[in-house]
Amino acid sequence: MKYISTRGQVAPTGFIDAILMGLADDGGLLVPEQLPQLSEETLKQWQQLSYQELALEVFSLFVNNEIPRADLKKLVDDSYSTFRHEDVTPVHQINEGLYVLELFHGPTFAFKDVALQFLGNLYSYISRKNNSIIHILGATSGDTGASAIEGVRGKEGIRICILHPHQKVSKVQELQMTTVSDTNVLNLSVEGTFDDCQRIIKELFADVDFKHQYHLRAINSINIARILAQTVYYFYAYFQLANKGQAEKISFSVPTGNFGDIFAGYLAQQMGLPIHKLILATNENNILARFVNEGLYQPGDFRGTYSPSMDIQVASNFERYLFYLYGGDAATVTSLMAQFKAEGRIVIPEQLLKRVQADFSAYSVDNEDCLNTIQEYHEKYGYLLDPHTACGVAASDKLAADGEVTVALSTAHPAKFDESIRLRNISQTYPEQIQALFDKPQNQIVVDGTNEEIKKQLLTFF
Ligand SMILES: Cc1ncc(COP(=O)(O)O)c(C=O)c1O
Ligand SMILES: N[C@@H](CCOP(=O)(O)O)C(=O)O
Repeated sequence: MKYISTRGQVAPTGFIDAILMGLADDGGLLVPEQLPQLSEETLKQWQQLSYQELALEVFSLFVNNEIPRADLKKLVDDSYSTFRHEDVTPVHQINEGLYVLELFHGPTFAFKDVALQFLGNLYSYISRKNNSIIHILGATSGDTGASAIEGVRGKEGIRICILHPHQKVSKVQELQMTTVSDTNVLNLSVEGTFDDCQRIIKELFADVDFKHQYHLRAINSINIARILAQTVYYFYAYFQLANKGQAEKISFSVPTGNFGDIFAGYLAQQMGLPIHKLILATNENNILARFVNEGLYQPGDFRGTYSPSMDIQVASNFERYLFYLYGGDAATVTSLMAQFKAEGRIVIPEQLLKRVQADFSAYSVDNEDCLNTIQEYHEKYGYLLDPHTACGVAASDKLAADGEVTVALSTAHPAKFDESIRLRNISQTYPEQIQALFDKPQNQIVVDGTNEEIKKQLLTFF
């Protein structure tokens, strides 16, 4: 298995080099050259595996023997030993047609831990084996940052710098990132939005000399390892339902911002997992829902919402999907991305829009609807949804047909977004790990967010 760039200007590369490259050196994103095709028999064999066993099988397909199986198994086992639930990502039934896939049982109470516990350990493994320096640069709307920091804090040979939008993350997210006292962690709080943070890091990664000189590595879903690790729970959730006798027409509803999580589901489907529908749920920052419904990809005005981690206009992984949509035609993807940079929009032709609408259904959930959904499910089922999960559930309520079963991805624990939940007079008790954060001192540097200023901070830190 080799990895190629969506822009076609990078020689096919192996797994570890792909992880280290992060953003492709031609400015594109890496994807597997070919997707493994799983037979019905393989899927049947996988159905009884534990989460860790399944993750080992899935990763083995992509790692191409670059990591001995015993080492890979240890990486997997170590990564998921930090989760509080023995199933790692359990499914919880809400009603006849709706299950919630709880992805928040990791150390930072968000789905990012599933991939970032693994990626943190993988970086540490590569650093030890190759005696190489790992300097991580990441952007976050709140969850990736906390989770990435947790994945590498205190690890020898690794330093991490995370950019988050100043005062646009929840209090708990801010505390999770900024109360970490390990000296290998730097938090920069950028005057701007998540899109600004993501643009800055992509521009710095695209400066290939700078990237190589300072050994810059990615932990965002820019890094293909993130996406691959996130495919595992689609399989696992599907198998959990199949084991309950529920194997017909299973759809997934995915709260979406940077398009990484739902893209992982798309890859699982392309590999042979018989997912019925992929429902793409956005908040009021709805560029992706508009794209699926109208064929126009164009940022709107930034909206601060109750689901701040999805307050994203420019969805990084959209480029990966375009690559598949255009049948792997890197030249077309390159010119579409150039057009997006110049004109701020991409329009796709009618026949491709049909294909997009066969791949996804999409719904944009407004602020009121998000809170109504939290309240309704709390009152009716005694289940507290976080606002991101609520977007996924609201979209599923809107788009799933009678008789279909939907698995809504629960991407964060509600305690991370108490500000939003309290608006409906719902009170919750924080898990003790979160409560403890409020007594700790914070460390962060507020920056105005020019590339030059960020570079200066990085040079001092790395
Ligand atoms: C809690 C939560 N839900 C959903 C999302 C959206 O996921 P993605 O960016 O992979 O589309 C994010 C951010 O990534 C998030 O932090
Ligand atoms: N919502 C994310 C945004 C970054 O997404 P990623 O999947 O590319 O890391 C966050 O919480 O930071």
